[in-house]
Amino acid sequence: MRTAVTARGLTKRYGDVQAVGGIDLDIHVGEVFAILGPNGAGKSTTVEIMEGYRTRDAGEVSVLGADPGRPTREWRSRIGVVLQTSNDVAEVTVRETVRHFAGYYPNPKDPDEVIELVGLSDKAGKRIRQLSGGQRRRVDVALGVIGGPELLFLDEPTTGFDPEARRQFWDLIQGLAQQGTTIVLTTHYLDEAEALADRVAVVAGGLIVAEGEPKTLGGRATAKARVSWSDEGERRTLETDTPTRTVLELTHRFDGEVPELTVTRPSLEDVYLKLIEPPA
Ligand SMILES: Nc1ncnc2c1ncn2[C@@H]1O[C@H](COP(=O)(O)OP(=O)(O)OP(=O)(O)O)[C@@H](O)[C@H]1O
Repeated sequence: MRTAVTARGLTKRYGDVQAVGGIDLDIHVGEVFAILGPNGAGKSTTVEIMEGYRTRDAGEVSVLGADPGRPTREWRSRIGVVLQTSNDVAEVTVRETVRHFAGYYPNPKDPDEVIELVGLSDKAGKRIRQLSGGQRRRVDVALGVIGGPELLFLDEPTTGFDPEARRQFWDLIQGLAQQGTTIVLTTHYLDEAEALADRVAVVAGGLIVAEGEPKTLGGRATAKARVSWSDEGERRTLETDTPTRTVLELTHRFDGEVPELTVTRPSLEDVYLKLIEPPA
């Protein structure tokens, strides 16, 4: 499997703060890789080092076969970046902005197609100042993909989106991934990671504390199931490896319908919250 990003022992300190404490990562070509973690965990620092926007103190990093510590123009043109902060070219229109940015790349995509892709065709003639927060964020995404990047970094891309816009954005990302773009995503939305990512890494205190597919992370798939029901107005809960048998027994006990029955396994959020708990 070819790798788009490799990091070994990646380290960064700001004064007394160890922001990144020795991170190892392999991100494969064509995958959607999500980096999760609480505020201050070191996600942005890690990603900005990969993007060539921050220097590292120690460790080895290779991004599309080159050291991002020594970025070249040609290398930059193969990477798309959507940062946390929104651009503020407020007085120009969406179309003008996207066309302008297309001019920075050797083989840009068609600006009107990209505007269509991010769902802004009906706003193409509007000044950016006139757009809502979520619409501006779509402009950021358009600018991130206009160069036709092989590797796209998205830093909290859907913050401020309404639920419908978030779903549309997920479709957009899935479409780019299907076309072969490698995507590195940081997000605080666990449903977003679950919907989009092939693999996730959970970062806490500058270290990776877990890595894997969303559905198996932290032993999720093999965790005990929680069977819960109502018994004479009181909520009962049982953790079990054999939920089917438990439900069958309950069915007999209640002679049919079990009141308010639910059977659940730990959600990605349950597992995530456990993983980032500080040691006791
Ligand atoms: N330029 C800087 N100077 C000093 N300290 C910094 C700087 N940038 C980040 N830090 C510190 O490094 C640590 C990691 O920050 P980073 O921005 O990488 O976290 P993050 O996981 O991206 O957080 P968030 O989810 O809030 O974006 C934090 O303690 C932060 O205060």
